[in-house]
Amino acid sequence: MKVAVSGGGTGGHIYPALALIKEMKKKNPNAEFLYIGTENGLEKRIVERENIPFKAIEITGFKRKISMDNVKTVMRFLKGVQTSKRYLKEFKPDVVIGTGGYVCGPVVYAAAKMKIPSVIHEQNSLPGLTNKFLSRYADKVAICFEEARSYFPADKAVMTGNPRASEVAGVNGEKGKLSAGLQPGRKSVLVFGGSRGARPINKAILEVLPEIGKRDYQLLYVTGEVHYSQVAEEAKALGSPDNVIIKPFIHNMPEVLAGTDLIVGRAGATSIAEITALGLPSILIPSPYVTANHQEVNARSLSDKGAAVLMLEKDLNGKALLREMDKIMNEESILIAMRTASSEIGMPDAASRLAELLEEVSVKK
Ligand SMILES: CC(=O)N[C@H]1[C@@H](OP(=O)(O)OP(=O)(O)OC[C@H]2O[C@@H](n3ccc(=O)[nH]c3=O)[C@H](O)[C@@H]2O)O[C@H](CO)[C@@H](O)[C@@H]1O
Repeated sequence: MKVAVSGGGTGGHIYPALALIKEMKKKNPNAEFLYIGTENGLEKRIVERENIPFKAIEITGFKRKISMDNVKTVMRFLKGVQTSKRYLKEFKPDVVIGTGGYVCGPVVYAAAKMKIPSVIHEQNSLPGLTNKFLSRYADKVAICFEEARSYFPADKAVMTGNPRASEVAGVNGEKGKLSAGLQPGRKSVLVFGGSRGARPINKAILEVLPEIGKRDYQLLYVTGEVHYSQVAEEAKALGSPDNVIIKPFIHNMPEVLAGTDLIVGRAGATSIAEITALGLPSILIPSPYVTANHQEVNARSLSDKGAAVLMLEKDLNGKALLREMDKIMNEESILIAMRTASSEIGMPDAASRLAELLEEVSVKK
């Protein structure tokens, strides 16, 4: 089986693609993969670390306002379709999957035009522009939230969940703790603002850093690559406490998540799939800067069921965040209730569901 995969821009689109590849390789060690992404998204670096063949196309996203940039984007799209066709003609995949981000626009469109079976994977509760457009051409649309179903043709939407959920399920957390420099056997909170970090969350933590130093629990504070040096400097000036470890990015997130008792973060869909697959409690601060405020809808699907505490960015400050963290970390009954609610939402078998859908689609056409 040969599979061409495309998805990029941010980790939330890339890690599900990698988790799917891992699952398919496990089932069929002879399967071959080609990843098509952009040179400048996070995908190039992350995918190449995994030794998966990678080819790049040049593409940018649409601006919602009318502008000359959109004319350039259309030109790049058409050029991207031509380049994708060339890559697909050389690689001859049995099926193509797009996992979101604007890079998969030309790739999946080219596949459809070449009559190669194709699937798109929508991680979010509210779909992005690219996937809405592609759903007209792809054979199936894999979804992770029931809320997303109504945005796609009824005969194409299939609930699979997010394959990244399968990658974290059942992983050894103590190893993750040690790898991040955390003490084994001590409760820990992991703070991270999605794959790129979030300035408002970083700011809130810095506001209460010395206070956190007085807590029994420990904190792994992941700032995002671009924010790291600034945060590290400010933390140093505050006298960074011993129970706080600051990192720019975590590359072995499944292990680190598995060793965590509470997550504080954005409400990106892939993070949510991981958190619920592990049955972890969370405090979610949705990014208000995303299409149609989809992170808040993602977050509410957890907070409505008692699996997460929802904190809007407008209400975020260090004191309020620390109060919520303390409430959950200091009260075992709250931790247990949130864990149970979270694991009820999790879909740890998502990777095999999506892999099966790809096999079905590739055979049918
Ligand atoms: C600003 C923006 O457009 N965000 C979108 C993007 O978010 P973003 O890329 O931040 O997505 P998610 O939070 O869903 O996923 C982040 C992924 O990166 C991993 N990770 C994160 C930090 C780290 O240090 N190491 C690491 O490996 C996480 O474990 C997870 O697998 O894609 C998501 C999935 O479509 C959307 O829901 C988000 O709204």
